[in-house]
Amino acid sequence: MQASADVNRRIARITAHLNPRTNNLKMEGSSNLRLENCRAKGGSPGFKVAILGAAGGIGQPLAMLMKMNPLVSVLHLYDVVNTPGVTADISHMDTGAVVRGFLGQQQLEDALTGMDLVIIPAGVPRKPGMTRDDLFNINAGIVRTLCEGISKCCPKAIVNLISNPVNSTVPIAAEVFKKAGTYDPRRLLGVTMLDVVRANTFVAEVLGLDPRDIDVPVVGGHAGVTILPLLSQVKPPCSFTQQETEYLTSRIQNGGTEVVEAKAGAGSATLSMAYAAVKFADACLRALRGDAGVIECAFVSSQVTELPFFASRVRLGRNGVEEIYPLGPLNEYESWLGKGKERVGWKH
Ligand SMILES: NC(=O)c1ccc[n+]([C@@H]2O[C@H](COP(=O)([O-])OP(=O)(O)OC[C@H]3O[C@@H](n4cnc5c(N)ncnc54)[C@H](O)[C@@H]3O)[C@@H](O)[C@H]2O)c1
Ligand SMILES: O=C(O)C[C@H](O)C(=O)O
Repeated sequence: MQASADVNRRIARITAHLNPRTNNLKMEGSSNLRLENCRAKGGSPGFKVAILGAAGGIGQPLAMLMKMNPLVSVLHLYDVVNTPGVTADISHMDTGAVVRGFLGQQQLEDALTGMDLVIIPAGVPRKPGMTRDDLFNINAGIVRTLCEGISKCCPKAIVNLISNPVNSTVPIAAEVFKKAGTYDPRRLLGVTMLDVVRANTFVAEVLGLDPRDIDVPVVGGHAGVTILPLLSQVKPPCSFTQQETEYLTSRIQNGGTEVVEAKAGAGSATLSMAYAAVKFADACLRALRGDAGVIECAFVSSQVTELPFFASRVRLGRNGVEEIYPLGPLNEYESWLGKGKERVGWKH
């Protein structure tokens, strides 16, 4: 008993002067031993990643998967609610990244300072009957505030923007960065990886193959008919009947709505989105590390078409987007889709 009281007194002396905002390690029946008094040196070498909206439906599994990523040394979890609980929970995982939580706008700058990659799944999701555009008013304001913070605290960070409507939030983020004088189009990427993930899955089902062996480029945007899967360019090369092509195109374009309706008011895709976001973030981190040949689809500032932003295959490097690939040869059906189904009829 006496020995334990001595230990408690010593720990109380050590901790008395410390910053109350830093992490505590709670010890049963005693005062706190703070993290900076432990022998830990602050994690493995790697990249510093912030997730904004980390307590949400996407944010939580995304945080868990990023904590498992060996390229991440520091993981900052920011939200306007519930980050203490999510951070405490995730920080117990025995992987290399050091996890810190940040709650509310007064901690946004601390969350962002020094980050290499910022992933943004903050914002409201759809309910049945809504389009992604219906989210615009709320999510545009959220994205604007977060991007103002990025401009101020980590203007060189690569930004992975998930919040919908991606077709509009990415241009909004660009305007915020331009206004702040920090815009670098190579560093702003709208995340359309879920369209690719879905396309790989559905194509594999039709062909009876393993989805991990399939690569479908999906270009255009991230809403309904703007999602253009290029089934003529699937790797490995394969062919589809017209019926298969129409089924796959429709299923890929409506994958988000399929999940929204199945969740019946409880939100939109979260788990598959977290998986897709981590797949994309991992590609960005490998490119930041200097790996060659990292190629993914993303919604970026573009001159591939007359549209200022467009999703296509891009090569990632140390500065973000290093090269944007042309669309390649489209077949008749894909050209028709690209012109907008309403304007030109498809002949069967
Ligand atoms: N790009 C894609 O492919 C894709 C896929 C799925 C969902 N989404 C979009 O991602 C967004 C998030 O979806 P979700 O299911 O995680 O929603 P959610 O409501 O479960 O979580 C959103 C989180 O954002 C937080 N948030 C709200 N305002 C904030 C602010 N100002 N700063 C920081 N955090 C804030 C909320 O507190 C919440 O924790 C939605 O807009 C959704 O449409 C995009
Ligand atoms: O469909 C949604 O609203 C969410 C997301 O954009 C998706 O594609 O699942």
